[in-house]
Amino acid sequence: MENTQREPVITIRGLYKSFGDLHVLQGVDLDVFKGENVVVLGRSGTGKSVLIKIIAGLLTQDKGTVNVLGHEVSSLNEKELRNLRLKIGFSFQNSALYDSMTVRENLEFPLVRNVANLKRSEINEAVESVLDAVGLLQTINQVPSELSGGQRKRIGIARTLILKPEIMLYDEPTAGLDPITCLEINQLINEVKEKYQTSAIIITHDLTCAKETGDRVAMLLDGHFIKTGTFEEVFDTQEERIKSFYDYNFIQ
Ligand SMILES: Nc1ncnc2c1ncn2[C@@H]1O[C@H](COP(=O)(O)OP(=O)(O)OP(=O)(O)O)[C@@H](O)[C@H]1O
Repeated sequence: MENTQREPVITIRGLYKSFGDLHVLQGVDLDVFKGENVVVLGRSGTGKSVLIKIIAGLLTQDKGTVNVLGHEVSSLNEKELRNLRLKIGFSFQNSALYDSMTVRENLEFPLVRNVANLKRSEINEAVESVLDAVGLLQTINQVPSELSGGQRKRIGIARTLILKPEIMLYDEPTAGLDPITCLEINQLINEVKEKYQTSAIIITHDLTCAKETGDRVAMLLDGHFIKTGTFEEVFDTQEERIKSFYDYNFIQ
């Protein structure tokens, strides 16, 4: 199906963001359609995290429009923004788990905080269901310090899934993990898409992750996307900056 016929979930046009003299985003355009994983690639400091923070309403742009699930993010009031954020699962680089809480308590936390009047049995069922989805039911009574980096990453993803988000934002999902664990996380990202029918932006400089998880890949450079397409379309190029990114980043 042509993109023009598909339902957009994120539409970004002419996005600019600077911090003082540092011009980070300089005319970013991006579409994410329902049910697709879009990988945002770019070197360190190119503004990938800034971009997804603007999408989630954690930062405000200087110029341009960001429409998420039919809402112009910068024009939402606090309550509307909170409601929109419930539909966005933000998987942070550091997994952002509470060290003093068990896995069960970490997963219950967003649920109890955001959904009123849940019965204990419903909470248990929701926690067990997302843990099962990430393959870690056996860790339910452990604390984060007892888990490996890959397991913590999975629990972080489970914690975002518990609110059944429509959009997932993955910030460097494979950073700091060994190659086998990276492959498992890539697989999990694809499983999440199938099972929870999510659309996603995945920011990474891991090209294996981009190849495995991205329906489309968008290359961020000098403040805007210089090329967007399938992994093969983006890297089948003579453009020197894209070729050198590939040569320095492709591991296998
Ligand atoms: N709140 C802020 N205040 C000032 N500067 C910021 C702020 N947030 C980000 N920046 C700067 O904007 C630039 C882009 O940051 P960003 O975190 O988006 O990079 P990135 O592409 O995600 O890099 P990495 O791959 O290293 O995470 C960096 O130079 C960063 O220092």
